[in-house]
Parts: sequence; structure tokens; C-alpha cells
Amino acid sequence: MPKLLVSDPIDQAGIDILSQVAQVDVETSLSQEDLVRVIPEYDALMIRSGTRVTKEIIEAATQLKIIGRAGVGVDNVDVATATRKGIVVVNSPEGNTIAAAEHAIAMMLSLSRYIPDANQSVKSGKWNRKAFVGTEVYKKTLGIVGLGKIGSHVAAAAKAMGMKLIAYDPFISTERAEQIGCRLVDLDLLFREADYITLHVPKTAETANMIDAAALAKMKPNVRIVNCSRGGIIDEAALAEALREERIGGAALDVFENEPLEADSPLRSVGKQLILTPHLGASTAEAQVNVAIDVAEQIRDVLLGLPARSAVNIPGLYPDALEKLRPYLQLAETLGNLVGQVAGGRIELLNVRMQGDLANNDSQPVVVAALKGLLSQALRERVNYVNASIEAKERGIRVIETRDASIRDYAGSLHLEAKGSLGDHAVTGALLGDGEIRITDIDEFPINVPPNHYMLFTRHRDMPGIIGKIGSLLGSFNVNIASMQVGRKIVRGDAVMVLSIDDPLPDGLLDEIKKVPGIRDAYTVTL
Ligand SMILES: NC(=O)C1=CN([C@@H]2O[C@H](COP(=O)(O)OP(=O)(O)OC[C@H]3O[C@@H](n4cnc5c(N)ncnc54)[C@H](O)[C@@H]3O)[C@@H](O)[C@H]2O)C=CC1
Ligand SMILES: O=C(O)C(=O)COP(=O)(O)O
Repeated sequence: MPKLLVSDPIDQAGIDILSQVAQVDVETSLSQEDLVRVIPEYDALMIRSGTRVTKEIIEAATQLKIIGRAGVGVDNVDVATATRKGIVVVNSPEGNTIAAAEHAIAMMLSLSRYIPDANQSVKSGKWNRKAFVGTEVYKKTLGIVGLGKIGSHVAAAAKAMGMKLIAYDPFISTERAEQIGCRLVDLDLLFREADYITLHVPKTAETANMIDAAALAKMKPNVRIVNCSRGGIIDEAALAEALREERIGGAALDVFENEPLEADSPLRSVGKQLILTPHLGASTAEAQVNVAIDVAEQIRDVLLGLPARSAVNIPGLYPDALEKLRPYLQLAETLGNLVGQVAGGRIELLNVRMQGDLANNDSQPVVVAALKGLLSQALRERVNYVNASIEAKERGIRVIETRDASIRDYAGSLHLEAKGSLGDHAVTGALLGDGEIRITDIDEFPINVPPNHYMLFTRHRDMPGIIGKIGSLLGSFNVNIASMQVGRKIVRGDAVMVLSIDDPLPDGLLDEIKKVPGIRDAYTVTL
């Protein structure tokens, strides 16, 4: 019988399902060292946010097939290492949506009416009504950062309370936001206009420290901030200082950079304008049953050799189709990722054109792979072949599939065109005989470059001297160029330059490049 380790408190409903197919060991106080030591015995691991599944633990595993996260965020799991080791990581994307949204609303109202402090005061024998005069949320502006599942539910509840809704989510279409009743704005405007701000984004490089001292300085003096998403999205020291100096109205935090919150955290000594809860967003009876069953069923299925429905790191395709299409799926994912970054902003329409031999294949997996690539900047490892289409639909991205077997520049090629809030952009790519990917066209400029981790693209006037100037600029910032290519349609017209570079561009260099005479636009891409 396979063995399952449950290392965080999980509802019995999940344990009951798993006990039918595995030996279940529940050990909820293991240290990192203990986990490294015991993990080789186990076929499956079930966790919540309390266990950090580090590279060391995953590498120590010898027979682990699946890590089940009974909740949403998988930022406590080293998904990249699990994927490399072929370990499936599953989560429960919707099981605790309502619980987390309701906690955010509870935090907002508690902040407005000082409920925790008022309660404490009465219990300590006082009857002080003057100290706790609150504010109403009715007709106030709520700024929602991240309009996904939880953010949308918060929006619905806040709307019912008569709040005005604005939101920042660069990956949601205007139509989708309008359906929810939100006006999409940029982050700067949200910071300046909101009376309440609530965060519902995953923790990524873009969202880390999104609310820092500079952001806090832009906000209204009485703004109240709620964070029930992830620690580290707000700079805790800057927040504590702003609260202590009464530069903002209040904050309510459920999640922290380090959990449990350190004993000497500056947050612990802030007064009634700050409410802290110990990561309780998902802690309702209903949500715990939902996530436990959802994840237990998936672990059971994977242990029985069946596919998982919410795997964050494997394609949910049938093995035969997968094998045949695998190189094209990689091409589609790379081009999706590329066109998403080239277009920037919100994508409203993706046109996927399968060309040459590729036109004779099943298009669905290719489209899914392109969408997975397109959404990967927003959703990171959470988007997969199983959920990419649903995630795209929820974001209001329309997809058009076309085929043209007569385009035969290469045996098989793929053309992606993205229409978005910042304009329309298109990329084409092909597979060479040896299966290597080539980007063959960008915005109708012919090129022929393999994808690279770090790339720099420019749009410029085709005139002598430009290439040299860009080369020297990169050199002067110690950025090594691996390859460089120029594509143009007509001599001395518009051209594109594509550089593969060994390192990311240092701060300020992109602005310098944009200042070079003749350069119309420049942007970087990470593939
Ligand atoms: N406190 C708690 O106990 C709980 C916390 N969570 C956390 O809540 C967060 C949101 O969860 P869901 O709504 O289920 O996820 P979701 O994936 O449905 O929504 C996240 C939204 O954030 C947007 N987004 C991504 N990068 C962004 C950026 N740089 N700026 C603005 N928006 C961006 C995405 O487009 C997406 O619409 C996650 O971090 C999750 O781990 C979830 C459940 C319970
Ligand atoms: O689902 C999530 O992302 C959460 O943050 C919930 O965490 P928990 O399962 O309560 O430790």
C-alpha cells in the first residue's frame, strides 16, 4: 500500500478518502530536518501553508509521486524542483475562495468599526463609546488589487454594501471587469483614489513589495488596507511606520512575510489601527472540507495512475497526442509567452494560426499550450494544460483558431496574433528539422532567432550606426550579447533588432536605449 504523509492539519473528510488507498500518517509538527529525513518513505505528501516544501525536501524524496496542497497558494512548494523530478503538484483552486473573500470583508468592516479593540475594551470592564467611532463603507471607494476568484467575490459583496469599485489587474479584460462592476485603473490611480484597498494577487516578482513606502505615500490619509493574499506583498516595516505616524487610517493583515509572525515584529506594537489574524483566510469549516476532499481525491487518483484535475505542473493530455505534439506544444508555449510580453497589458483576443503540416494536427492542445504561455506571466506555475483555457475565458480572452496548410516557409509553423489594450502584436515561430525552435517573424518583420532566457527587442529606423550604439551601450553596462539579429521590410525603413543577452538588463539601461536617436521602442522579454 502506498504511504501518504499529512504534515499540516487537514479535515478528516480528506483523510477518510485517502485511507482507502494509502497508509496515512498525520504528523503536523515536523521540522524541515525531520521532513528531509522521513520523506524517502512516502509516495504522497499533503500540506497546507504551514509546511515549506523546499528543494532539499523534494530532492531527498525517492518515491514521491504527488504533493497535494489543500488550498490555493503553492508558493510554499518548490514547484520547479518537483516538476524536474516528475512529481505532480496539485492544489484546490476554488475550495476556499468564499472563505478568503469573506475574511477580507470581515477585516474591512472590523477596521472600520474597531471591533477587535472595542471587544477587548468591554471585556476589560470599560464602557467607552467615544473611543470607537467608526466610518461607513457605504459610498466609499474600494480598490481591489487582483480581480481573480477571490477578488471578484469580494467585489460582489462590496458592491452589495454600496461601495464604488475600482480594480487593478493587468491580466483581466475591461469587459470582464465591467461584468463584475469594477472600473479598471492603473495601480497609481488605485493607490490615490481608494478609501479601502484589498489585495488578492499571488506572490510573484511583480507583486512582492507592491505596497512599499512610496506606494503608502500616495494613499489617502485615512485609507484602510486589507491583505488576505500573501505576506511580502506589503513592506511590513514601511506599513508599521506609516501606521505609527498616522499617515494612513489602518490596516488588517492575515498573512505575513514570515509565518508565524516573529515575536519582535514591528507590527505587534501598533495600536488599534492595525488588526492581525494568524493566516485564517481559509479557516472555515466549509472551506476545510472542500479543500481536503478536492485534494484527497486528486491524490487518490494519481496514486491509482489516473490524471489529476488541478495539477499545477503537468499537461493534462492523453499520452499519445502529447508525444506527437510535444515539440509543437513547446513552440506554442514559447510563442504565447513571447506575444504576451510583446503586447503587454490586457489581451482581449488571441488568434492562433496553425500553418503548413501543423495545420493537419489537432489544434486544441496547441491552443492550450499557447494560452498557457500567454498566461504564464500572470499566473506563473498555477496555469497548466488543464486550466489554461478556463483561466483565459475567465479573463475575457477570446481565442480564434485558424489553419493554413498552404503556408510552407517551414514544414510546420505557428502564428500568434494578440489584440490587447496596448495594441496588436504578432509573432511567428517554427520548428527546424532537429526540433529546435526558431522565432521567424515579429510584428511582420522577418527574423530567425532561437528563443533565449533574456531577450531585448528594439523597433528602430534602419540607419547606419544604431546597432553599434546599442552594442556599446550594453557593453558599457557589462551586459554580454549572445546573439544579435536585425529584420527589416525595406531598406532604410523601419526595422527590428533582436538581441539574446546573458543577463537581465540592469536598472536604467532600457531607458538609455530608448534615448538613442532612431530607436522608436525597446523592451525586454524573459522566456
Ligand atoms: N489568506 C488565506 O488564507 C488565503 C489566501 N489566498 C491567496 O489569495 C490570492 C488570490 O487567490 P485567487 O483569487 O484564488 O487567485 P486567482 O488566480 O483566481 O486570482 C489572482 C489574480 O491576480 C492577478 N494578478 C497576477 N499578477 C498580478 C499583478 N502583478 N498585479 C495585479 N494583478 C495580478 C491575476 O490576473 C488574477 O486575476 C493568492 O495569493 C492565494 O494564495 C487564497 C486563499 C486563502
Ligand atoms: O489557500 C491558500 O492559498 C491559503 O493561503 C490558505 O492557507 P492554509 O491552507 O489555511 O494554510
